[in-house]
Amino acid sequence: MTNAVFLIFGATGDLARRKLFPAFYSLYRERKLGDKFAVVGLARRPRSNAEFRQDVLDSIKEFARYNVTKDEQWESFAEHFEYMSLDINNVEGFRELRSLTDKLDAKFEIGGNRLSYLALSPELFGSVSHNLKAGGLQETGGWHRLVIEKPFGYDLKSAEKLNAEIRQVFDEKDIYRIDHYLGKEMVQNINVVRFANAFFEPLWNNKYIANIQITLSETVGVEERGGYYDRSGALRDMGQNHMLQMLAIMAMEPPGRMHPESIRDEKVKVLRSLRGFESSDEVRAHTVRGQYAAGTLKGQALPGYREEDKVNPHSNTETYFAARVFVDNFRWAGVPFYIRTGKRLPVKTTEVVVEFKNVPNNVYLAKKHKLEPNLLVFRVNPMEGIYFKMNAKQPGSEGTIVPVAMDFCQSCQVGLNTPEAYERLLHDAARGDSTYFTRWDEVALAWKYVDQIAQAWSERSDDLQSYPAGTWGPERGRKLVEEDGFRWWPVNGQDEGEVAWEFVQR
Ligand SMILES: NC(=O)C1=CN([C@@H]2O[C@H](COP(=O)(O)OP(=O)(O)OC[C@H]3O[C@@H](n4cnc5c(N)ncnc54)[C@H](OP(=O)(O)O)[C@@H]3O)[C@@H](O)[C@H]2O)C=CC1
Ligand SMILES: O=C1O[C@H](COP(=O)(O)O)[C@@H](O)[C@H](O)[C@H]1O
Repeated sequence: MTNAVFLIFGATGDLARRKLFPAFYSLYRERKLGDKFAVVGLARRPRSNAEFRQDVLDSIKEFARYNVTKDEQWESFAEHFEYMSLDINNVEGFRELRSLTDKLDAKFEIGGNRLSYLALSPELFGSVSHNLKAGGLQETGGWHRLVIEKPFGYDLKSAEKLNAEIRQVFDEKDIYRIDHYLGKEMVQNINVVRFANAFFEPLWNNKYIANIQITLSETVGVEERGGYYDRSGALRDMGQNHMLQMLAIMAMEPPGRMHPESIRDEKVKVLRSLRGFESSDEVRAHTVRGQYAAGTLKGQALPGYREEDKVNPHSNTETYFAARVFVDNFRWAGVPFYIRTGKRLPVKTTEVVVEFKNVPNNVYLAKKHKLEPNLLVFRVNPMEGIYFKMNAKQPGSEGTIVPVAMDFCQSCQVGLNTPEAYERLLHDAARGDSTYFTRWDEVALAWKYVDQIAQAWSERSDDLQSYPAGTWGPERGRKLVEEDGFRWWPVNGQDEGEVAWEFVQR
């Protein structure tokens, strides 16, 4: 049931404009919202309802999957949207909000359900929860859910404090912590591929898998978020959440059933099994950090990180990080998981590569064939799909062995208009399905792991390496994998070196 008054705190901000309003519109167009809903936009700056609806229309025109025109359908959608100017620190405003929501509840026959979406800076999360209660907004009958954006804290200590504040008002079951990577189609597909196919699960362990590589590369710099990013860095911005979540999904045991708590329990077990570090030197041996300098990307000259707006010109914040991670359990003992992410890298892509151990090469040894390892690749973004790389005879040759790809390209299917991550997550929260949201124990364990790295890095910064914008990060990122006798496999058809994979390029 999606009947609810949606309270969008931060309705004049970037996230609301780029992601949330377009998501509402797509859900409406696909009849997933029904008609018993209202959206109240909340922020300090003044806006009439008409101005707010115009903002919503503009954002949909710019960012939504569906085209919109000012027609009857738009009018019936727009009448569900109202705006109220509110300062989060002013409890009086919340009392007025209670009256407004009661009125909308009666108008659209909602039945008391409330979903508060905090598209705000995290410092304000505690005040909103407190004032929702103080303003009487938690006493309307129906359910009351809280959707919170990342970052969930800056480290374990601040995350605990934040959690304690919101838990004074909301039960854990009603808190939906967003990690938008969990809303991505292909991330959700990893479990299906693993648990709904006979041929992967038997091989999914240290007997057959040599290593797993997770790459989240971006071409963008910090854009207008320099103030936030300079305090955060790649480790906290992407590592603590998206990367460890993807690792957990790749490594988890099959859940008893596809129930939110069963899935989260399995992810928690993985996060609990992450091998910690004995010393700062050990952290440095298993991690790499870098910061982009001026460079060129697709022919465009780009400034270095320290020249970006709102960034400290002497900043030591990392814009790239890579790590060798071990999951110390029976299934994964000895298998390295290599994770890397960075801004101003040559391509925008999210991919997971599973490299299998080679078969014994006695059969083809005499012919001096070097067998390439089998790879299973999940393409999350921008292309969506899966491909499997295997060895086969080159047609017409005298038994020459070449790697070939079996390629399932989901995003190439004509007419497929896959929902955006925020759309799916908003719909899930409204339906009360928390499967693809992070539970507190997952968040806490991820911080515990990341804090060890951050602590070691804070002691000195001589290992922070610079890399030109438009390259694959610092040299040591490559070495991290080569030290173990492996290499980063090309992502999105792009390689770091001279080897190009024509057969995976479309
Ligand atoms: N933008 C993005 O792509 C992403 C953002 N996020 C997260 O989402 C959250 C929001 O980000 P973003 O939209 O970019 O931030 P913005 O700075 O663009 O927006 C912040 C919003 O908060 C409102 N606000 C600030 N202070 C108050 C206050 N005291 N009372 C009421 N409203 C207030 C602002 O409106 P006003 O000034 O009118 O009060 C504005 O609407 C952050 O936690 C961010 O980390 C996460 C992933 C991606
Ligand atoms: O959470 C974040 O994610 C984006 C990248 O998201 P994607 O869906 O475009 O891959 C990143 O740019 C941002 O820094 C980070 O906060």
